[in-house]
Parts: sequence; C-alpha cells; structure tokens
Amino acid sequence: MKVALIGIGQAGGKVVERLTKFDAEMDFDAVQGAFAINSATPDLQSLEHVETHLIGADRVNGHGVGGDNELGAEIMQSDVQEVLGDLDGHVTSRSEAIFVVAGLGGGTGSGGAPVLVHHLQQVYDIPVYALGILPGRNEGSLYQANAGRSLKTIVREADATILVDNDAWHSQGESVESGFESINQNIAQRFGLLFASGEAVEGVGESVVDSSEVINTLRQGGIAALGYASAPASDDSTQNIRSVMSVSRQALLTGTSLPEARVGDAALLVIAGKPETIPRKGVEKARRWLEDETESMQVRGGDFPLDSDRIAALVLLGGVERSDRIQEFLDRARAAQRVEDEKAAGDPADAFANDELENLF
Ligand SMILES: Nc1nc2c(ncn2[C@@H]2O[C@H](COP(=O)(O)OP(=O)(O)OP(=O)(O)O)[C@@H](O)[C@H]2O)c(=O)[nH]1
Repeated sequence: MKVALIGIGQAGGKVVERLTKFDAEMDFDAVQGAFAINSATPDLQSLEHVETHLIGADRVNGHGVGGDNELGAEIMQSDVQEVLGDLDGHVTSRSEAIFVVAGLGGGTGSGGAPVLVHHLQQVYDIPVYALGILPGRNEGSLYQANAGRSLKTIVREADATILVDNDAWHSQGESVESGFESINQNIAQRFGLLFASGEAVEGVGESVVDSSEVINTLRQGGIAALGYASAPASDDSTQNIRSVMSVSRQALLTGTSLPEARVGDAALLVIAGKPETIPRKGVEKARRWLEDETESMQVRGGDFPLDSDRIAALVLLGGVERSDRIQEFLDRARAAQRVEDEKAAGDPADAFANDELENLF
C-alpha cells in the first residue's frame, strides 16, 4: 500500500522519520511522502529524512505548546491552509492512504492531529488513518487526560485509528522514556511491513495480500491494533505449519500494539516469508484460529513474499473499541481529567476563569 505519512508533534515526527528510514532500508518504496509538523523548532531540526513545517510561530515562537492540546488544536486550525498547501506535493497521486501519526498525550500532536485529519478528509478522497500513541500507565494525569480527549475526537474524524500503547513493546523494568527508541523501532518495523505487504508484487500467486485487504479490514472505522511475531523458518514448508500457528498466536496474544485487545470486528492475517516456505495448511489453520479467538466473522488473509530466513505473522485487528484495554484507558483518562479540573479550580488565578462567576460585560 502506497502511503503518505504526516507526523505531528515530537513523537509523530520521530516515528515518521523511523518509518521512512525503515522503508528505504528495506527497499519497499511504500512511503510516497513523509512530512513532520510541529510548533517546536528544535524537534523539527533533529529530523533528517522528512520535510518539516513549523506551525504556530506567531503564538508560541517555535517553543512548543507545553502539553496544552487546546492550544495545539488552535494553532493547527489557524495554519491549516499553509500546511495543506505544503502537503500538496507530498501526497502523490500514487498514494492509497494517508497516515497521520501523533502522540495523543502531548499538546501539538494531541490537539493538532484531529484538526488536520478533519481537513485532509475534505481535500483527499483516499482514506485518512490515524496512528495514535497512547501514554503509558505511569505518565502523568495531563498526558492521560489529553489522550482521552484527543482519542475521542480523532476516532470521529479518521477513517480508522490504529493505536500503539506506550506500555506495549518495551521491556520490563525499562522506563517509557528510555524505551522510546525501541518502541519507535518496533512501530517502524511493524507498520513498515504492513504498508509494504499491501504492495502489488508482479509474477506471484493470488494468495498474495494487496492493499484493498488492509483498507477493507479497516473499513468499519473505530479503533484498530496491529500485532506481529516472527520465528526461524525451515526450507521445507511442511515443517513450518507449527511455526505459522505459533507466530499467529503470539502476534495477537503477546505481540500486539494494544495489549489485551483480542476481540474485534474484522481481522487481517498476513504471513511473511519466502513463498515456497509458507505452508497453505498452516495458514488456513491459523486463520480459523484467529476467527474463533477474535470472534470476528471477517478474517482476511494473504501472503507477503519476503526474502527472509524467518516466517512472520502480522495481525491487523479492526473494531477493538469494546476491548477491556480501551475501556480501562478511558476510565484512566476520565479520572485524570477530574484531577486536572481540580488542579485548575484550586489555582486562585483560575478562579477568574470560572464559569460560575459571569463577566460583567
Ligand atoms: N512511542 C513514543 N512515544 C513518545 C515519543 N516521544 C513522546 N512520546 C509520547 O507522546 C506523548 C507526548 O507527546 P509529544 O509528541 O512529546 O508532544 P507534542 O505533540 O510535541 O506536544 P508539545 O511538546 O506539548 O508541544 C507522551 O505520551 C509521550 O510518552 C517517542 O519518541 N516515541
């Protein structure tokens, strides 16, 4: 699937840069344009592989919005025509989807991403997806509250929102902060493979997955998760039946971007590896297992021919909003919002902003 990537805020920019590098290193050519937007100049200066655009210079002078996502939304809204003008050459006619990437807990990405998605939907007739990063459990209440409001809005605006939880994919004992590097690398590898797996490959069989399978899996909108696992492959495909089953299970049960999101409306199982090593029997068995486990009636599947000594499974699971993990996050965000409201009410300076006392005129 040919994609245009737009990262907003610090996390968004870093992830888009990683994805772009991964796509180039693997020679996939799925990324058709890569762009980073931020209100903080230093964050943009650290990026080398993407085009950059500073927003809100008149309001925050290149210093970022300090976690204020309402301000993030406002500055994106004020500068949106310039941003769209700059994006014009980056979203090429070959792109089949746009991915807007942002950390939902901060200010610029959290506030700016839903606004930009809204405007992209008016301009482009290809799907506009969000890749949203949820704050880890130990991040502060401002991050949680921001992410709650941002998630609610972006799910409404985007054709689908694929979530990555910052508590997924980092090792035990490692702080979220120090784990960013490895999380970003994991995101780049998994999403990079998903984009490339939907590429039309000439001269291969009809079991090969194409981009319409990805788009159809996400068609019902809402929230999606992406899982991945791999294992060494044998040259003999019959020896790989068990491996295909076990990487498929791991991709859903332990390798997913949204831990514990196992039930959904639609799923796509992509098996990557050398074509002659992929066992049809194993793939069919894994698909049936996925149907039972995800309680989804629509499980699509396909191969991704890849010259590798390993065999890998990618599981894209759409419609996971009813999963416990999302409910747990929303409870956390609501509790955090109450903490933030109390903090604001406790600040004497904010008493003047309180609605209970109306302005004189
Ligand atoms: N996975 C991942 N998450 C990150 C990274 N950097 C920040 N985050 C997360 O993203 C959220 C903060 O968003 P940022 O992108 O830093 O903030 P911003 O959008 O630039 O907004 P301001 O700094 O307030 O202007 C927090 O939940 C962080 O944990 C990163 O490199 N990788």
